[in-house]
Amino acid sequence: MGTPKRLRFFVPSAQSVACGLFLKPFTCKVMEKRLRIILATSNHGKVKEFQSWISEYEVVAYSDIMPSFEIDETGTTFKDNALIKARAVYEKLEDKNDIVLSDDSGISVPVLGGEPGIYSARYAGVHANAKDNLNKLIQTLKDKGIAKTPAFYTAAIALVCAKGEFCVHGWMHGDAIAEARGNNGFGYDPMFIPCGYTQTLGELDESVKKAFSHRARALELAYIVLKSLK
Ligand SMILES: O=c1nc[nH]c2c1ncn2[C@H]1C[C@H](O)[C@@H](COP(=O)(O)OP(=O)(O)OP(=O)(O)O)O1
Ligand SMILES: [Mg+2]
Repeated sequence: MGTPKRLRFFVPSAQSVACGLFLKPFTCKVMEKRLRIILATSNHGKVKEFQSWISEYEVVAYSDIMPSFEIDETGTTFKDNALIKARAVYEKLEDKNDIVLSDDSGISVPVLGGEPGIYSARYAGVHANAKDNLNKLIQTLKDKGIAKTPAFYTAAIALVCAKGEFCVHGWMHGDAIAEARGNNGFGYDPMFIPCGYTQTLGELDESVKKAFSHRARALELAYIVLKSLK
């Protein structure tokens, strides 16, 4: 065994101590300013998913920093509506260094001509709630004698910030069934069975959605954009 290496202790010189002290407040100042993501959504199910999935950034629902307001989703695509929502909230931001993230999403059933699609949130009427929409889609399938049929979710995530506007998409394929099973997730989840499973998203553990839902897939792409904004 060779002679033990002399342990060299770093004795800080006066300059490095001063420099360290000087940098410290500056460094921790820089450390403090984590990028903040403002969610341009009033959907609590989405807020819950985004806040539990995004860990590198501070994630705040826009209604926590300003009075919530009606945003008319007049677009003809998920992308249009996502950008409409993100722009509307970004315009009202005090701190333009924040990044606004919105999500426009929905379920599409090809046998119904792609319904409800971008109208998923108001499928049962402009004042419909999630339960009304779910029950209407179940009833529509029942009226056509359909127990199970292919369907897919689409999520368009828009990012609007000082450096520009971005939009990414994610999809999740599976089957819509003419009944509701389970209470996990939100919206149409109790009637949606993802490919490769026999249970609905209402019955499956929420980690399944985190692994490969339309929103999770779109978020993976949104991360690439967010990293480029740092
Ligand atoms: O993972 C999902 N699991 C189940 N249902 C889902 C999902 N993702 C979207 N959906 C349904 C809910 C709503 O009926 C519509 C979204 O409509 P969409 O306009 O994007 O959201 P929203 O009006 O509920 O809130 P907001 O516009 O403030 O984001 O599709
Ligand atoms: Mg909406």
